[in-house]
Amino acid sequence: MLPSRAAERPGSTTPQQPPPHGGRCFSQDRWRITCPGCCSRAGESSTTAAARFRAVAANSAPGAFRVLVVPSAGTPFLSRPSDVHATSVRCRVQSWSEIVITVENLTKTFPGSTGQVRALDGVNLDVAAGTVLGVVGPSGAGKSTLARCVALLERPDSGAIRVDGTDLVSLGGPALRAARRQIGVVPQGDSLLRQRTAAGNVALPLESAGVPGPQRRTRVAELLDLVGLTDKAGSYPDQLSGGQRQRIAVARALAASPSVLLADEPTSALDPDTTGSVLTVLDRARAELGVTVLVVTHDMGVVRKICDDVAVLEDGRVVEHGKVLDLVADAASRTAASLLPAVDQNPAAEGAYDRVADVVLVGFAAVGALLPEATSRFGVDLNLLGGGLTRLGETPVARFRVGLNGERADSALEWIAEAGGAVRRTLAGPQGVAA
Ligand SMILES: Nc1ncnc2c1ncn2[C@@H]1O[C@H](COP(=O)(O)OP(=O)(O)OP(=O)(O)O)[C@@H](O)[C@H]1O
Repeated sequence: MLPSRAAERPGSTTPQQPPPHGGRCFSQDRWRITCPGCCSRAGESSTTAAARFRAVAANSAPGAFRVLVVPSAGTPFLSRPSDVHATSVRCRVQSWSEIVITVENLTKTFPGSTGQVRALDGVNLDVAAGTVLGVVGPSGAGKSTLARCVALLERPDSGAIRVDGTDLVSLGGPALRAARRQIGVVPQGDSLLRQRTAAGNVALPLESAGVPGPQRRTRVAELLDLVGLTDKAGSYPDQLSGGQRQRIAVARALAASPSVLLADEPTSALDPDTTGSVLTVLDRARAELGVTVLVVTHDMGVVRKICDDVAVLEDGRVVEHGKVLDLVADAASRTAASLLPAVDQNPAAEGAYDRVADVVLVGFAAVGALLPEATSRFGVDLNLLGGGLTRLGETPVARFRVGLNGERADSALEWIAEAGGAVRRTLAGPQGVAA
């Protein structure tokens, strides 16, 4: 149960860093540290608990507290970080407490027709618990090789891969087989056994692990329910659509209750509707089972819909890595360029303003009254010249090109930046207002 606001110390300032979670839930120094499992009330679903937390956060005084939702072993997550972020600019998930996958200085070369191909060239990556990381990049960048190395389906030439704190590279034999059970893999392409039913495919890893029949059947039923294909239990792969086959492949990868799920191009060759159903299943795996998901994809739509973090690979190197919602505010980010609404150039219209800037607004700021408030506070004439609103996961994100006239135009842009917007570029007038 969450402590009441009265338990928070009046007058103290919100610290920049949350206190450590330490496996329990509490309020301290205006941080509310909460696990979804233990903080829901008796009989309350996680969805209802999420709504209650959000309502409390939205109704609190500005700066009163922040919420950190942390993963709690064996319990479903309360909400996605973006849910909390979207509800209130005052209520932001700052970080996740556990790193599940650590990749350190990973290298991998393959023999090629004209010499060695360096598929991975010193890759470093951390993946936090309960997040979905999208690995993107051009063809041949090393995305699949990275995923295969993380599952130790491919041995790297050098470097370390730690999953749940265990260095996989140093393991062999039974220890490696046990560690691999922590990692579910959805391979690229069609990977189901044709002669087995959907249920039979999902049961395969459980049979290999020697799980007795009754438990196996219960688990298979749970997984088919998770992927929404209970009615297809007795169907053979040839009787399923491409998207249904992929959802069965996800269920099979989750059978042994892994902490990590790797999916290599799970939506390639699927139409947009079918893609959506597969992404929903990956999202449910994270939200309801607390699985950390690494998804290799060409499709920025996958990043847009389900990824918390993104890593961009190029020539075997990570050239960009971070939280999607942070990267969109970065003018130099190639992820931002792919995900934000485009702005058409219109020199004639822009020429009529003292200042022209691109403003990126995330969460509540994107749908709230930030820009109108800037207008009235600073007595400026502020007009939208282009851009628009989009959604990244559940979070609304806006990118607007704005034109401002008035003596206090620069102050208005600075205030927008301080109030939660990222003023990416001042396109006319003095340069350099940025957040
Ligand atoms: N088994 C292999 N033998 C030889 N070369 C390989 C092998 N696997 C990958 N490569 C090479 O390593 C590089 C990276 O390949 P990888 O499949 O990881 O890239 P990718 O980013 O996943 O590409 P795509 O998006 O096209 O699937 C490529 O140049 C590829 O040709």
